[in-house]
Amino acid sequence: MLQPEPPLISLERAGAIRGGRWLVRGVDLTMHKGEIVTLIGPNGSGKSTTAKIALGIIKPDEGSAHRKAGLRVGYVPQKLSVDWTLPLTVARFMRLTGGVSQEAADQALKATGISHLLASEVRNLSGGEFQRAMLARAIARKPDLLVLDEPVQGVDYSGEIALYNLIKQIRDDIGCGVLLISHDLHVVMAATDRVICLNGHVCCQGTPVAVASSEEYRRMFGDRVDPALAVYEHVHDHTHLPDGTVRHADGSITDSCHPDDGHHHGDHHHGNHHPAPLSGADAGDSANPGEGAHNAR
Ligand SMILES: Nc1ncnc2c1ncn2[C@@H]1O[C@H](COP(=O)(O)OP(=O)(O)OP(=O)(O)O)[C@@H](O)[C@H]1O
Repeated sequence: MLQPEPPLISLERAGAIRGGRWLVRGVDLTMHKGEIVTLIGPNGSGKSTTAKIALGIIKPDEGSAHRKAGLRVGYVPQKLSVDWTLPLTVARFMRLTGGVSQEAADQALKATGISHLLASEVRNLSGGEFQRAMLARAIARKPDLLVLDEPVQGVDYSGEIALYNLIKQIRDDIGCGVLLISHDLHVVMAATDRVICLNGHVCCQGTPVAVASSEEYRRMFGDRVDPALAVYEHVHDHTHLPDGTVRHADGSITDSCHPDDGHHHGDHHHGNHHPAPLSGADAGDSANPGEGAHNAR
């Protein structure tokens, strides 16, 4: 009998604490081959920390994090510590950390559409070209899991769509899982199977809906609606108050929204997966989780 494939990564109630402060807490995240998961949340909400826990760069201080044995990872961090004043061609950049054959590098550059930039200086690349070079370097290792921390930073709207299409194409070609981090709280890559909204914990999670099916966003995007983009509509059952406390659906107020505080029903994701209209009382929370109702603490 065929055994089911083990997940690529599996976090259970994972959390990390530094200097007495929980950077992120109670995160459950399981990813399989071919799946695309997008982490969203305001600045400082623990997206990068969660990705680092998943990658094994940060050891969880509570809960657990497991990776499939022999997992090959392609990681594109949010920031690179490279001295960009030094000359560095794309060709050299591809082979900086070793372990990548010339053939694999050439293939990756071709797949990302930047073969013609082989001799260019990395510091002279445009935002979109640079992100492609980062992607090329990550996929040259034929990863099982691609972790992309803000892959569309410094890229304009059409470049963003092109990059999302490219990431989907890479997933289709290699069959890898993709963990994507975005600070855009609403508009996500349409091919995303699951969106997880963090705010120091998993605030809500679910699937994105096509931009075209959301009146609100159609009005906002007008002609610019592209099938590569989708909308994630937040449904939170608790509110972060300005003083850092949390008001729960039952009206009670506690210091945190950690799952063990007894105010969450069922599993601790305390959001449902159904899209909600962006109107009424929910709209403030949904429209800008970075403020008021959804303050990062
Ligand atoms: N090693 C560390 N020691 C102490 N605090 C840290 C450490 N790493 C991250 N933090 C803090 O943890 C919080 C979460 O950081 P993280 O980078 O995970 O957030 P993020 O959601 O990815 O943010 P952004 O969108 O701004 O990149 C932040 O307040 C950050 O300052």
